[in-house]
Amino acid sequence: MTGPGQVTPVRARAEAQQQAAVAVPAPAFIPACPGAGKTHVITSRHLQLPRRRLRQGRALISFTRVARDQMIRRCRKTGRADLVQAPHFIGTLDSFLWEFLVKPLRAADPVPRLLESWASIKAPVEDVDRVISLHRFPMTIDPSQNPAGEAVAWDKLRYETRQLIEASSYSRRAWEKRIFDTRKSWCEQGYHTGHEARFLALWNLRNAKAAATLLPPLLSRFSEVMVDEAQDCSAADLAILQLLHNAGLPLVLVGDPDQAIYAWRGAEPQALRSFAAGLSPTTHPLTGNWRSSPVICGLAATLRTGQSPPDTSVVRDDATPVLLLPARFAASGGRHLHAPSGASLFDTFGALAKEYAVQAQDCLVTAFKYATLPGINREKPDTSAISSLAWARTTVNTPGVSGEDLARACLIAARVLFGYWYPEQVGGPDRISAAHGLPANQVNRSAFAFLHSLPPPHKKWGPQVWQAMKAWPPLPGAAPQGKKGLPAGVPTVARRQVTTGMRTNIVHQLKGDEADGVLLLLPDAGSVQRWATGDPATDEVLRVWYVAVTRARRLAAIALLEEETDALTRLLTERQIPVRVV
Ligand SMILES: Nc1ncnc2c1ncn2[C@@H]1O[C@H](COP(=O)(O)OP(=O)(O)OP(=O)(O)O)[C@@H](O)[C@H]1O
Repeated sequence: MTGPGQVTPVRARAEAQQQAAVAVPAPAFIPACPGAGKTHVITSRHLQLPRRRLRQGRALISFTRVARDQMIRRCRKTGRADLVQAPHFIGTLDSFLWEFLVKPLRAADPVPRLLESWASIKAPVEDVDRVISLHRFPMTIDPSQNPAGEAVAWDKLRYETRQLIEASSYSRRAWEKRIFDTRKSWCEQGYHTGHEARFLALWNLRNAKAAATLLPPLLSRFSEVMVDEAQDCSAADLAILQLLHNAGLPLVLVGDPDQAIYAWRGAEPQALRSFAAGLSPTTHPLTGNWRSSPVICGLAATLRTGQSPPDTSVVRDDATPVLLLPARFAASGGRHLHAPSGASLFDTFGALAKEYAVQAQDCLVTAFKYATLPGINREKPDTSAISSLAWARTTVNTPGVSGEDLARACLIAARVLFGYWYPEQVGGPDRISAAHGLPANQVNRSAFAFLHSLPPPHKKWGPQVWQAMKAWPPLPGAAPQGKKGLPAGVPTVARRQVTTGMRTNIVHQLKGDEADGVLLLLPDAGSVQRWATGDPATDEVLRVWYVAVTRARRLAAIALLEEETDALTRLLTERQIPVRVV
């Protein structure tokens, strides 16, 4: 392995590319391969003070809170806490649109609020023959129309919701009307999600009077707006960015079209390429991969559009082969077997990784769907109130859970208690707390203690929860009305966890993540056929696998159906990728 301080020609070139990307004037597009050091480039650029005017700032926009927090941490680590404060802005695209293009034109009363999702509040779609929460209906925006078209993405409903709708005697049109009416009534109470923020931002920018109010403060505040992971921009996002670019806001987009894995949200690799071409005639690509070994760069190239050559591995020269593990997959969950030995697939992978000096705690196990993975203790977004509460109860009793999960658990408990204590009041716990003058720490303490008072969830948990709710000391202003707010039904109790000692997550949650060893599970028949003949430009599943394997630093392993192993071995060997079938 090349020493970290040693400057090889490959490293010198990769550093020169990074420096060019740090210095390029806006507007610009910086296409970056996996592991190119995008975060390094973006924060380095930010650490150089905005040069235009003294009081101008820079906006650093990402798509996830995790990416936002990483940028904030890097600025703080370099001793530049000032760069995370105004006039700068570091946040998600949703919050940027909301702060600068929507909120300034909303009425101050009711207080306008941006929610992470409709799941954060009680927002049932009612007056149809079944009650379904608003957040279960994903929506799309078509920016090619003016005003932009909005529709329910019927083909993107989750299985449970689809079942409910199919069994309903109401037509989709009737449902759509109720869905939009419900949404409208929540917007009138001040609540919005990222979807509404986009719709309204587009509306405002297309309206001359609104744009004349919003744009001057934006242009004078920011000398530059940088968008990370730009491949995740939907058509509506690109339409908004186009209007901002036309208005003279200097944009820098950084992204990897090959990692576009949000096509269902309207992100298409080609749309970004066309948009970028209009920003600037020249690009400043980053083609050095600082993360992965040459073997992994080669493996990734087999999953990429246009047969482009593998990226250059900058700091590694180890030749650990790609491991192929013939597997027998269980129908769901994590009880998959290593076919040749009949042992647990994860134990087998763990032992193999050790042979290459990679420890289990430095490995990631990933797949397209949660159902393929060993039990992940997570709150499912679509779940019933009683199942959410069961998740929250389990979470507060699990040692070592993240602060974020604890906060979410408290919020769920507060939502359930408030539903009972304040049945007449709409809105999330924050709004109800404000209405009753309840301090946040008092609410949290009560919610946390309530969760701890509950017995472990089981099939007949509901009545016990009900007893506990009735007995729990109410907060000021509580006015329960009989059984209103009772979280009904049987909780879905998580299966017993299969512990692998490895981090486990679906690929969509691994953006920007990395690990020494990565095991990708391909349980579906026809996966190798897809790998061999599919076109990554149009087949998002191939791009998802691409994101998965490019998380690996030294060891990439693929578990696949026994009968497909030979075909994948042949395919990779033909492309000169060293393979070990175990
Ligand atoms: N100039 C550099 N010197 C040393 N290490 C670097 C440099 N640039 C990047 N790295 C390292 O390379 C790895 C990948 O960087 P980073 O996570 O920023 O990649 P990325 O471009 O966001 O990749 P991806 O899009 O695949 O998530 C990190 O471990 C980072 O510390």
